[in-house]
Amino acid sequence: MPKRRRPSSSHRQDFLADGVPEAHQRLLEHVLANNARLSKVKIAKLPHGIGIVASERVQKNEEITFIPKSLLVNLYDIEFPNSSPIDHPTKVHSSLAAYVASQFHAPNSNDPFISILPPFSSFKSSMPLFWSKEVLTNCPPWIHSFALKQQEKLKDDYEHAVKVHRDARGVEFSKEEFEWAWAVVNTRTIYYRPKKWYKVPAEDCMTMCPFIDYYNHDARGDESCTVSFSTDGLRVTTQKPYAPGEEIFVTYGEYNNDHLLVEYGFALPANRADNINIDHWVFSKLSSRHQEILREMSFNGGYLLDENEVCYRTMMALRLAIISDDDLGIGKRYWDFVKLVEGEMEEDEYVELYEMDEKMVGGMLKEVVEAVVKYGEEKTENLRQMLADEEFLEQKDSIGSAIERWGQMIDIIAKYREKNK
Ligand SMILES: C[S@@+](CC[C@H](N)C(=O)[O-])C[C@H]1O[C@@H](n2cnc3c(N)ncnc32)[C@H](O)[C@@H]1O
Repeated sequence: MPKRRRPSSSHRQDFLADGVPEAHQRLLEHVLANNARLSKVKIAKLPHGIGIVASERVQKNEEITFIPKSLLVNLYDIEFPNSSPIDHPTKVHSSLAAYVASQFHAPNSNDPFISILPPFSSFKSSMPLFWSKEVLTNCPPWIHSFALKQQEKLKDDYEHAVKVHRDARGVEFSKEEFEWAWAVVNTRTIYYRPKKWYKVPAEDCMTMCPFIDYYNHDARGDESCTVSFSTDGLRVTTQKPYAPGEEIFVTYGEYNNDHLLVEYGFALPANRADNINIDHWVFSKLSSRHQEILREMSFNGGYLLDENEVCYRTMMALRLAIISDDDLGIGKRYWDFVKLVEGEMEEDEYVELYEMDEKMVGGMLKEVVEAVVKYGEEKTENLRQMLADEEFLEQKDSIGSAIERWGQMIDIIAKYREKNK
């Protein structure tokens, strides 16, 4: 492919809105000099950070960004000692983080991609995995337990990176640099699986992609731009027209706000994919035997409530919950429940047969919903008190985010109750 001419400096300015720091200009020059195609877009400073806006009118189905393969950083760009990454799938998140962290210590380190990355302080305040124990214990339980899992993964990834990249290959980075880089990789990588990667496990198909990682998320998947990949690189295409100055979003996935908060450190004020995980409260209605049976049936956990309804999994868990431990494994009712799980009985038929039981399930569901609100109000009050306490002054952003999330959850429940009176 012929080399693209280096753009003139006025041309480069076309891709930067006013007020965007100088470091972003260097990144822009770097990608344009390396055959990226940018069309009708600008990097802009927005209330929620850096993002991309339309620089002129954009039509539906237009390619607005193309980043060639040579600019991507993934599995194939990180050296793995003594092995091919495909034959020995390795911890790509850990290795990418080691790669990013080590850039500080690389000779002539002045990587334009690294210089535009957010500072560690912004991840520390926005991502629950870096929040204090006091804040986490007052968060919604799903967020708390997910953040603990992430802390474990980060610890494992750090140990792996030290062994493989620092000790074996002499790559330099400190623990704090690694933690920052791990958060960078977590929030800025894109799923990339061109055809020839068919042997690579899905969780290893992550790529860093300069410029495309400027696009912010919107939950409206049918309106946000599509990001498609090929062996040549990654491409962003519009699905609707844009007016000049309008922010252009992609979608990171159909995620609720809990997921956005733990994985990306933000929640959307109006997220049409939002719902609440109510595992903590449903589990309190289940004996250990119930949970064991639900585990065997792959119905253990993942109980969700949105403003319209509770999910089928929740209904199944509560239907089992009203069968006492003594009746589990015996009697027609238990075996009809099994038939329902296995799809051998229609839900309507089950509901008709066990009308009284269904009333009990409804009552139990009401208790669950009440318990969520009560718990949420108590935790919110604790967080408010922390906010007023000088000791937690430095944590006011994380406390504020936790309060906000409880507020959104309690709102969802209010709407759910209104619709299910
Ligand atoms: C891939 S980066 C997008 C660019 C980023 N805004 C920046 O300043 O470099 C993802 C991060 O952007 C932020 N972000 C993305 N979409 C957002 C949104 N709709 N509202 C608020 N923050 C968002 C979150 O901090 C997220 O971790």
